Amino acid sequence: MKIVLLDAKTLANNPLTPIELLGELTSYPITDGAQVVTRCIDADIIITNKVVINAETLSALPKLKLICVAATGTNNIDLVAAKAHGVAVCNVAGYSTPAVVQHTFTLLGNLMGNMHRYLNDSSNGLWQKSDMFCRLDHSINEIAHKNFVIIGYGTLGQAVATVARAFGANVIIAERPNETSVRAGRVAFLDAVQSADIISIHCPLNEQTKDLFNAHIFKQLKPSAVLLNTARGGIVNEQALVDALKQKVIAAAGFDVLTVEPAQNTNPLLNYTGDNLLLTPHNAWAAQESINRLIKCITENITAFHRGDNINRIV
Ligand SMILES: NC(=O)C1=CN([C@@H]2O[C@H](COP(=O)(O)OP(=O)(O)OC[C@H]3O[C@@H](n4cnc5c(N)ncnc54)[C@H](O)[C@@H]3O)[C@@H](O)[C@H]2O)C=CC1
Ligand SMILES: O=C(O)C(=O)CO
Repeated sequence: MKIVLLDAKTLANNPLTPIELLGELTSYPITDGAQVVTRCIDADIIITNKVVINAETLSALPKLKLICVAATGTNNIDLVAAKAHGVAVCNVAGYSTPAVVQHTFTLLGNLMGNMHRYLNDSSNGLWQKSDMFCRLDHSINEIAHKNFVIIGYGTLGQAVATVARAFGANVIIAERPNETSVRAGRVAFLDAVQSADIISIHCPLNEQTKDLFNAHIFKQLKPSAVLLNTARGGIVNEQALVDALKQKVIAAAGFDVLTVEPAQNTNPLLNYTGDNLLLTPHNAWAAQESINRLIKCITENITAFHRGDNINRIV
């Protein structure tokens, strides 16, 4: 069984021994789109974290049987084309939940407490200039009693909701946008976001969620709203977000993801200089514990596929 790992660097140089034991593993640190076909021409299995596998690539790889995505999100794979070519696709579900929850609340805690502004002020020597014991230059707000809206109530959405409830927030689960019927326990998308003090996005990027948060939706939000996106770039229109942050249409945002990654110099969020945006480089998932679980789960997925079992199968 020939296995090609296209972006081993995303596994942070961790030992791949369990995967090596499964077959003949060829591992590349990084692969660009133009190299995929040459590198995978003999592969039975491709492992990719973020390398794009599109329809054209799939039609050039007749031997390919399985794409094992080394991540939860599968938006880098043309799933329709994979199905048409009879190529199975699996992902890794739930491996990074504790890390993403921790990251989400780290972003949120910083924004609600204006921690980043206070840290900056302390570094710049403002505390020594104070005539009282503390500094109160920036507002500090609690998560407790805030309307905390979850977009995408799967593994991460549910785990974030649990912690939000522990903080005393009023958790509201948004129904999918454009749904005419609202499931029990959920609130229609527009009603949910209009009532939100905090919105945390945990849905996949797909045709329904692309540009879900756009200029029109930003206008519906409270001016005090805080938007968190640890899911995928592309769910939020980046120019619309910058306009909303600049014009104080919303209060603040904490993002771990961009529409194009790695980040490009032209990205509107990178060029935004306001301090009501916190941006991390898509590493919410990347705790060492997550990486250990990721490698274990990739191994289990491939073993199961070999046995004919469908675990974590998307296609
Ligand atoms: N920043 C990071 O490091 C990480 C980001 N992610 C992202 O988070 C996403 C969610 O991960 P999980 O919760 O583990 O996945 P999941 O599959 O357990 O949950 C996704 C949820 O979104 C819902 N959903 C699907 N389409 C929707 C739509 N149009 N509108 C609203 N909800 C919709 C699904 O029904 C499901 O409940 C992944 O797809 C991935 O893009 C995941 C792990 C790490
Ligand atoms: O698991 C995911 O979907 C991530 O974005 C991290 O690679």
